[in-house]
Amino acid sequence: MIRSFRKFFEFAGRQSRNWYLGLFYEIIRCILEALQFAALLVVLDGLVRDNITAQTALLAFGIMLVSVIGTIIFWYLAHGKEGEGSYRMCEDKRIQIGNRMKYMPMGYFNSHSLGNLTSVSTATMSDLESMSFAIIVRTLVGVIHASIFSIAMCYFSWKISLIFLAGVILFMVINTMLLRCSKRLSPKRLEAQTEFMDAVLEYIQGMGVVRAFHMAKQSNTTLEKSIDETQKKNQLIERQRIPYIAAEQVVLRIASAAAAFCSIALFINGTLELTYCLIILVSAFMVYSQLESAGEMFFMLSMIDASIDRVEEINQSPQIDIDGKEQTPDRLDIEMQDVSFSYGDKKVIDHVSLTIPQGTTTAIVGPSGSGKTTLVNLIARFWDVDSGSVRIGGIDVKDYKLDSLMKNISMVFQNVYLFPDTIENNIKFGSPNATHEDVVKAAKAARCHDFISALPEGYQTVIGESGATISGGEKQRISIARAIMKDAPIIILDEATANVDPENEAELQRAIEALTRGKTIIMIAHRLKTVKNADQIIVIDHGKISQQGTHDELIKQAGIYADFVGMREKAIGWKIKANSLA
Ligand SMILES: Nc1ncnc2c1ncn2[C@@H]1O[C@H](COP(=O)(O)OP(=O)(O)OP(=O)(O)O)[C@@H](O)[C@H]1O
Repeated sequence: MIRSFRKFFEFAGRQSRNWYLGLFYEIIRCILEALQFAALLVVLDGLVRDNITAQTALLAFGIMLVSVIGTIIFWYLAHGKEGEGSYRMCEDKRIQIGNRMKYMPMGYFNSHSLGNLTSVSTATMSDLESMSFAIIVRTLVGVIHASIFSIAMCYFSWKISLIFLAGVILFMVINTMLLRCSKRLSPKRLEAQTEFMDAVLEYIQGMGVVRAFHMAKQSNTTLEKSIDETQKKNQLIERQRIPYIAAEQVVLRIASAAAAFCSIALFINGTLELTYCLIILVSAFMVYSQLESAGEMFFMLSMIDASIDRVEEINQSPQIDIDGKEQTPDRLDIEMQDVSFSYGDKKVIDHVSLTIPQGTTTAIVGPSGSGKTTLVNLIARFWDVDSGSVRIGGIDVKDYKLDSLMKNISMVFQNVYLFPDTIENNIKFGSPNATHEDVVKAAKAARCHDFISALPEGYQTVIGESGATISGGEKQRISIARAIMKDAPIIILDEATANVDPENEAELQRAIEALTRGKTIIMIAHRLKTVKNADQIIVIDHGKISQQGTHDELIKQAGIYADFVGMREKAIGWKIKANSLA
């Protein structure tokens, strides 16, 4: 238990100050509450000795008043500090997790479920936010309160004091057993929470496919199974803890009854004054009041413990930006030397070497799954190479600070993600200091100004989740405007013309031209025209460079490139035919 408390205060970091203060106020509150017994003692003593006066009554009333007002004030102060400590701690931790995620290697997201990250930063943090302090303080206060009371009983009778202390000790023994049991179960409960979160995310993300294939019933089953699993684990935990809690209650009640009985016996045999006997009788069932209410919470300590482990696991995850420095190379030529890379055991890039001189256009072509996206992602250090090196301006990408590397690179993906924020904020995402005029200029260059202006809220239109309220081609152009705004010297482009209608395609091409003018371009290319005009073409097959050169050089060789050109020309032929038919 002490280990859990220490762990918790360490986890709270700079907020632990608020918590220590809150705990201090709670202890004062308990002492002030105990003053009610002093008032009772004064009254009972007066009654027993039959000399109760207005002065005695006034004294008892005064003590009671101080006790009640003091209790309320310190309750208020303690809760203020609890709230401040909890919410600020979780704010700090959430920011820490967010910052940590920015610098995690992408492999982390491959090996850890999205549900885990989501449930840690939402459900787990909410649990910590809402109950951690209450549980820690209540349990500590419960133990301190009962111990102080038990020891204070020495004033009346050491034998009674020993009975009360025995109750506290027995309670703690049962509680240690309960903690041991819940320590086994808490991680399981959190696991169930993660699985549930995964199932919900999967359910929402796959909704379109589910509907398209009339599989609503079948897809429901995964979610329902997960809900059922969570419910079962929660029930199991409840079932396991109830006997312990019942045993705790029994122990405390027996100790209280024993103390009451013993005080009567001591009074009868003349070793305890009547006043003391009465005060023990009155207080026998109040000594453990705080401990009893804390009893239910002790069990939750292991939940907090397990929740802290989960948050710390993310906060201890490897960081990609450990040795990087701010770098400003004179030139920005890109070089890959003998690069190999695997996703787990699966080798995807196999001893690739290439050079991309500054200011040139390189088209990367190859069959689906050959490793094109992975190759360009290695340049932007989304992943670290297993062997070999990637250099920009002669400096290994690992020697750049991540921010300093990404300052030089803009990426336009096929699957565009727009934040659920205004269009303006989405465009200036990488350049927060840009003015509205800068945003409009970039939007005009990316050919999206007209459709943005036609929206009722214009640039202030808030994009629906994942950009759902605008078309795919429009999303693409907004992402190009974002890249134009960033104005990085290297552009990595996953050419996304395949699934865009012809009208949008022409606009998109103009946007891409505006973005790439005068830059170093690495393009996963699908359009024959772009590929033909590239300064060099790299053909990737099974993670290796199978061909490399200009269009004129490669077209003469038999191989993937000639097949690619043949296929594209045929596709254009089909288009012309279709047009002429129309
Ligand atoms: N995050 C990942 N984790 C594990 N394997 C991956 C991951 N991303 C890609 N792969 C695998 O690596 C291989 C190369 O994928 P990559 O996306 O680089 O190919 P590609 O040539 O760009 O394909 P496409 O043209 O279809 O987009 C594929 O077999 C793919 O399944």
